Amino acid sequence: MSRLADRYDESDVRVRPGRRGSRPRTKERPRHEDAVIGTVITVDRGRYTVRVEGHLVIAMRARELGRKAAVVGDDVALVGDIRGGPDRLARIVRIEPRRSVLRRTADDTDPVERVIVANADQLVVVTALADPEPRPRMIDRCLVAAYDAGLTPLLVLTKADRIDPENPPDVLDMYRPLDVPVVVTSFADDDVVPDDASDTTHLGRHRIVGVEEVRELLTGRVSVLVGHSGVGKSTLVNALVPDADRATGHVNDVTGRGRHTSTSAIALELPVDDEGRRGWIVDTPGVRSFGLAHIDPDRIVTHFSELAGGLDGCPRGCSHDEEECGLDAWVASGQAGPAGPARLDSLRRLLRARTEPREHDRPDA
Ligand SMILES: Nc1nc2c(ncn2[C@@H]2O[C@H](COP(=O)(O)OP(=O)(O)OP(=O)(O)O)[C@@H](O)[C@H]2O)c(=O)[nH]1
Ligand SMILES: [Zn+2]
Repeated sequence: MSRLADRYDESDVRVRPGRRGSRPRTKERPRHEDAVIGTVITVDRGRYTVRVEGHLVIAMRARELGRKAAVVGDDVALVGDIRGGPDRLARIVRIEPRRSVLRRTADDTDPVERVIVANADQLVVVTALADPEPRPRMIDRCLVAAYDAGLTPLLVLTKADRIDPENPPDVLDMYRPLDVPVVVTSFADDDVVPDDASDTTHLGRHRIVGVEEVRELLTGRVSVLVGHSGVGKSTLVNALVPDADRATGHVNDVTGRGRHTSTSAIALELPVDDEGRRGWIVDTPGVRSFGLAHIDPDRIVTHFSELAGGLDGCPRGCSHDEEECGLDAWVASGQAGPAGPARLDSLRRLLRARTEPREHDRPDA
């Protein structure tokens, strides 16, 4: 399990006093043997909030990092003042090897595909079943990004109470052949909180059916939550982490930079459960799409274990979406089992998501 999930030993976000003197404050040794390891919780205007042994430290990059930048979820080595607080700055001298990276797509404002979260285990795609309508292509893109990054996908379908019974969405059927775990959530019948989007003080007081199922799947993991505006992601985050606002508020106290308004991802710890199990969610405001340009189709196929055996019949460099593709014969021979044809269709739909235009997935489109 990642450091984020197993290292932190206090659920309360606070600056622990008396750090001074707990570590020799001698001049740095060349290789920073005295560095301490922490985990990046959020990034705001070049300032990194890093959790070190249960307290928060503000850090900046040391010159020797060169062009390398740490991201949320990174384990980093810190030197300097690690006591935390607005005027106390540590320096990041090293980024530890990453176990996974999730990339955001380049867009008009930023032409570079950037890593947004490191070391996550799971990608939680939050989509409303109604209001707004589900966007299957956006879900497909998320799944491809998850598979490529080595993250386990989880689909959370919200607002089941808003489904038009005359016209139910077909997303549930679409994802069944993919074996992606799905949790359906809704407001409880007895949820009495006025549903007024402008009144954010009520966020998190909603009773959401299915939230405990989601929590169970988040336990012991670092999960990145993505979803378009209005799908209910904040409502879900507030139900899972009742003091989410407080946690981001603490980050601001520590950075001394006012409200957390940056578009950076932020890692929030789930309340420790009865069995002492931990988990983290990484909320990603403003993340609309993922970098799929460099994805190797074979990497996606490896997530379809019953199809992977057919790769031997493919021509070199097969796109797996062409006439010569060996997967068709493999499936036709029955070696992929009875679900083979549906699985191959789903695989191809995902592979096409890499190259299809994304206009309709954009929130402003
Ligand atoms: N009926 C119903 N409404 C929901 C449910 N979940 C969230 N909502 C409502 O949907 C609206 C949008 O929810 P938010 O949590 O703000 O959505 P978001 O995805 O965080 O969107 P942004 O804040 O724009 O990023 C709010 O009015 C919520 O109260 C649900 O399960 N059922
Ligand atoms: Zn092929």
